[in-house]
Amino acid sequence: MSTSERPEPETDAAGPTRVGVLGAHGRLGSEVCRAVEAADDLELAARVGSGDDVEELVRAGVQVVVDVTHPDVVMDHLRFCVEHGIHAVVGTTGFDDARLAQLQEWLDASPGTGVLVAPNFSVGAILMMRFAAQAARFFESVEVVELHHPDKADAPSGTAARTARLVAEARREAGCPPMPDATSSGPEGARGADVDGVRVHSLRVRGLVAHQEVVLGAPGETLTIRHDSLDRVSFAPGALLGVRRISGRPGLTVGLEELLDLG
Ligand SMILES: NC(=O)C1=CN([C@@H]2O[C@H](COP(=O)(O)OP(=O)(O)OC[C@H]3O[C@@H](n4cnc5c(N)ncnc54)[C@H](O)[C@@H]3O)[C@@H](O)[C@H]2O)C=CC1
Ligand SMILES: O=C(O)C1=N[C@H](C(=O)O)C[C@H](O)C1
Repeated sequence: MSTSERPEPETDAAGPTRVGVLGAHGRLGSEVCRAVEAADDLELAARVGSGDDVEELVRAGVQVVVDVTHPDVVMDHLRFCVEHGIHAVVGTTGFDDARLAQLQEWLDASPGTGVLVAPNFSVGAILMMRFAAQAARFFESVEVVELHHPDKADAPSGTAARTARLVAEARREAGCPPMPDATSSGPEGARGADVDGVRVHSLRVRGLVAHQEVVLGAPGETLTIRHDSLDRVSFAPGALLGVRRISGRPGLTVGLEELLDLG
């Protein structure tokens, strides 16, 4: 084959993927913007902040959006993106089954568009959730303690809520009995929130970033699985993985683990 017959590498022919960041000036958004700017195969085509017009995404020819805004606004953004055939990687938390069902409905009407909803982009956190779900059936008790900075809008964290659901699902599948708890009095909230039958405790403390412990107990032993995001740089590789893969995954994907080869 002569040089002139060789096909151009795909990235050169297609050019870099045009990325728009919603929530670009926030704590996570600015980290995502930095990571996109540093990647040769991606171009930061739009930084959208509060009060900016989302139509900017269309004007800028954005192909993939990263939404890292607020639970109150994320659904409006996603409806707009899906209607315009823009793929989305969603780091914003606050998703429940009703929201996911709504999103699925919009996606059904826009074949070819992909949305990834990932409550945590850090690989360590994904593994923590996986290990907790694996361990859950071997212990009588499982509780989740999440610890975050006090500027966080939602509690429990999206990661903690997902961990609790994964633990609950694993225990149901294994036929585990309800967890022991003799508490019969005390102020409301003392035992944390009940997420799918699993207790979740939320701490908001200045100086922290994002941390979680899953504490499992059986007679005579405990196992604690802990993850710490010490810096928001921990979220960047997972967010970029989502950006690079989502156009090849039409429909709804929940959890970054779907893009990792976890076996
Ligand atoms: N999936 C993950 O790995 C992670 C998810 N998060 C989640 O990401 C979200 C954002 O977290 P932070 O960056 O800490 O919050 P933040 O408050 O620092 O940033 C949010 C940004 O969104 C902007 N914003 C609000 N409404 C907007 C709108 N309509 N259009 C465009 N921008 C808008 C705000 O002005 C702010 O700059 C939260 O839901 C948080 O739980 C945070 C860290 C990691
Ligand atoms: O708001 C944050 O900071 C974080 N939010 C996500 C969550 O709610 O799980 C991910 C991580 O914990 C940081």
